[in-house]
Amino acid sequence: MSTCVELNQLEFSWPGAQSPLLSIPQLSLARGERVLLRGASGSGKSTLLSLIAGIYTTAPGQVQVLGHDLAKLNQHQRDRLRANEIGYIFQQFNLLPYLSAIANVTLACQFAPARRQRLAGTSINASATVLLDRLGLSAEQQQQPAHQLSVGQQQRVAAARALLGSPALIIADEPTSALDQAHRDDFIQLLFEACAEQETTLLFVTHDATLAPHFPRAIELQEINQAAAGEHV
Ligand SMILES: Nc1ncnc2c1ncn2[C@@H]1O[C@H](COP(=O)(O)OP(=O)(O)OP(=O)(O)O)[C@@H](O)[C@H]1O
Repeated sequence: MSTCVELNQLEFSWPGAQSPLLSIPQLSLARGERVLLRGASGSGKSTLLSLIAGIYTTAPGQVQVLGHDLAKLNQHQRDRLRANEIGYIFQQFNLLPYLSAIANVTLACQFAPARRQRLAGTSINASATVLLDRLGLSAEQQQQPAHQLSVGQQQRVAAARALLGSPALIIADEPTSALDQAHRDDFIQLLFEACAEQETTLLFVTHDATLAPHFPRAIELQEINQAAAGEHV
């Protein structure tokens, strides 16, 4: 099975901090894997996601995404890799409130030529409609401005935006924190199905330990992060 994300000897400290926040000897995520990463509030989950997405770079240590060593790419190459290969579902969704649901979704492909290419001749709009249908938004809801949608509907729009154009990796940062249990389980199921159809790797981050049984693989950040135990790589 090929590798989607590989971390080696990763170490990260915020400027001015007394000790590293993250010190991870090794972690790899295979293509198509569904992985839950759990950790307490403030343990460094979002920081780790930003390192994997190439928003921050790390030294020493190595973060590879689809075989690319992020530290060896320049800013433009990292931005392009992120746009083409990483779909990010943010905790607060980050939708543009006055744009329609469908316009929020199609925006994802405007600056991502590889994602557009993977739509294989289908228009961006038609592909976004298929995904939103699949995620349970009615035709009417798809045309509504994002701010008029319920939290659960906005969450589905954010998921469709991340999935459109089949990026290799979906990073989901606490995407179910605003949902009740029934909607939460439903949402995770939909996300799994969409990822399986596209052979997408899913890295799903939460502080909620009760979600672990849903996932084939669950990782506790404090077990892979030696900085949490006061050790260094
Ligand atoms: N831009 C920043 N500059 C300095 N320190 C930061 C910055 N962002 C986060 N931190 C610190 O890094 C630590 C980890 O933060 P992070 O957001 O990665 O944790 P988290 O596990 O995602 O938390 P939560 O579950 O509450 O979202 C915290 O102590 C935080 O104060």
